[in-house]
Amino acid sequence: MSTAAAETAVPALHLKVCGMKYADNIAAVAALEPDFMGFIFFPGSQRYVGDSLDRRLLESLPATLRKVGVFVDESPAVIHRQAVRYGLELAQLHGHETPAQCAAVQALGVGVIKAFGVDASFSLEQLRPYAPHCAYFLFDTKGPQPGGNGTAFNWELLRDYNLPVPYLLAGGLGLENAADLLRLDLPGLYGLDLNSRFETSPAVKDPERLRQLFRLLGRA
Ligand SMILES: O=C(O)c1ccccc1N[C@@H]1O[C@H](COP(=O)(O)O)[C@@H](O)[C@H]1O
Repeated sequence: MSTAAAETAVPALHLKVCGMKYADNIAAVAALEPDFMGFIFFPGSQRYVGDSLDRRLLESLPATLRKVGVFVDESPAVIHRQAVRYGLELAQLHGHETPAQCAAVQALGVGVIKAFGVDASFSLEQLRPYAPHCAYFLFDTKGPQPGGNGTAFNWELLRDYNLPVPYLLAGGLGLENAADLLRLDLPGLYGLDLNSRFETSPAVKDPERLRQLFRLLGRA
């Protein structure tokens, strides 16, 4: 990293790599030591894990790597079952889940990352009732798919965020916007969620491109 980049880098941004599916690729990405790894349990996604996840491999991942299941309008009972089966610490709820549904998942012992689609009409006010039931929020670009649309939103829409829940920024984050990510200075920002912009094909991440971003962020 250049001196100028080091000076502008935001300290301690946590990193989540999402949409993982295949054993070799999971191992290669885990070696980069991200903070979170996400697995998509939404059947409508190109990254849907189906029954292909290797439970023993997931068990063998370092305890410091927090495993996240991504669900869209799924029942708390199904989320809990998958969490137990794959050792998921957190559920990323990427649909129209209510605060009560988040509370139900939390009550089953699974931490909640509630995702919100952001566009110009986004209001921070809607977040308040979710706050007691969520470990993190996640802000993604509103698009035709519930997630994984590969496009960024106007991050300045988060400028007035003032809740105590830390959040992940998502939506089209890639090497293309790395310079802007390095300058990010948003209240409450906890980390970045990396997905389709780092793929060679759906659910296959390019470890080299990820490594480049990790380096830019002072993480490798
Ligand atoms: O990636 C998917 O296919 C997906 C499907 C359904 C819900 C969420 C999904 N992924 C999440 O989408 C965001 C943004 O991804 P991208 O960078 O725009 O590709 C990210 O949080 C993923 O976890």
